[in-house]
Amino acid sequence: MKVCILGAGTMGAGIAQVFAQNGHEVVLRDIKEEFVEKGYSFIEKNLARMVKKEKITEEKKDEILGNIKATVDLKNAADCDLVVEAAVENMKIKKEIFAELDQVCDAKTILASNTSSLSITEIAVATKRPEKVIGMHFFNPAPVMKLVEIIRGLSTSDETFETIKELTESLGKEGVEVEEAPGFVVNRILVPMINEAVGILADGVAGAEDIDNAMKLGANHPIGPLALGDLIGLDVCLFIMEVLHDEFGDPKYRPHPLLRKMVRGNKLGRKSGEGFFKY
Ligand SMILES: CC(=O)CC(=O)SCCNC(=O)CCNC(=O)[C@H](O)C(C)(C)COP(=O)(O)OP(=O)(O)OC[C@H]1O[C@@H](n2cnc3c(N)ncnc32)[C@H](O)[C@@H]1OP(=O)(O)O
Ligand SMILES: NC(=O)C1=CN([C@@H]2O[C@H](COP(=O)(O)OP(=O)(O)OC[C@H]3O[C@@H](n4cnc5c(N)ncnc54)[C@H](O)[C@@H]3O)[C@@H](O)[C@H]2O)C=CC1
Repeated sequence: MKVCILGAGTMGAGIAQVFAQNGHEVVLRDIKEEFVEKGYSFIEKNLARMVKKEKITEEKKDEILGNIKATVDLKNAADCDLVVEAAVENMKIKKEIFAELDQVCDAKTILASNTSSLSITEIAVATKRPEKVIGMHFFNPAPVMKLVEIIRGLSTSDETFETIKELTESLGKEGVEVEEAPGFVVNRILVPMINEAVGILADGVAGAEDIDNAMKLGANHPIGPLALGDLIGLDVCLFIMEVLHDEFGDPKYRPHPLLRKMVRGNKLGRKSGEGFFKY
């Protein structure tokens, strides 16, 4: 299959790696050369670590990298069977991207979004092929996490759904079928938990390390909520809280002012080198 991944950031690079490792031809596209290069070198580093751990050979690494074409030119998406959009979590931008994809791509192309929280139905109406638009929500880090939430919009066809479900399984992932709802399943639980941890920190109940240790040792989480916020990206966490808050209109989803402050100060977590912890 030929797959285009739009956005070479935290998720786009990981998703591109997953497809390339499974033998698919991948076009990795971002809006600037420097972003494309950053995403590609992230994949190179991941694969080099796998070689060091003797999980794959040097030849396999080269073969996987050979499956990836990194580009800024959207025309490379034209003959793809599938596009997975992993650009910023913003409805206006996603609609612009999908409208453009609808013009550029072949009629056969399925257009999927890796959105964390937004309406697939609304994204789909930016195209003339809403039956071929679907949510394919990977989890971070994409090469490691087993789950993909597969989200139907109002007009997503059964054929599109079945194609994506089979593809998900062929990638070694497990797909769960999710009806469209803000934040779907995982993020409606996980991101308010992170927001609550930010509130606990702001209230001075405990320090960042103690909050994280408490949840690791007391709830058996692999990493604490603040480190998880840093892994996801605090800007992404804020976008998701804003969607939950706006869509449900329930004050329990209010983004904590400290979360906003961190994003305003460009302390976004791992991707900016500092969030609640330093990297
Ligand atoms: C916001 C959204 O829309 C949805 C989301 O994604 S929410 C976030 C969901 N993700 C989580 O909850 C992650 C929680 N954290 C974890 O599961 C673990 O901390 C972790 C898997 C990320 C790292 O595991 P760890 O044991 O702490 O560290 P580490 O030993 O370095 O890594 C474990 C494995 O993952 C691999 N790994 C870690 N980070 C990786 C990355 N970014 N890319 C690829 N592989 C990675 C490591 O190479 C290692 O592989 P092996 O076991 O094969 O050697
Ligand atoms: N960070 C996470 O843990 C997860 C994020 N997501 C979702 O995945 C999407 C991407 O998130 P991240 O990778 O974290 O963001 P990021 O900020 O790391 O990367 C986004 C990338 O998209 C690029 N981009 C912006 N407009 C574009 C366009 N028109 N075409 C191509 N690329 C474009 C940006 O230049 C940037 O490199 C968001 O919708 C987010 O909600 C989903 C699962 C987990």
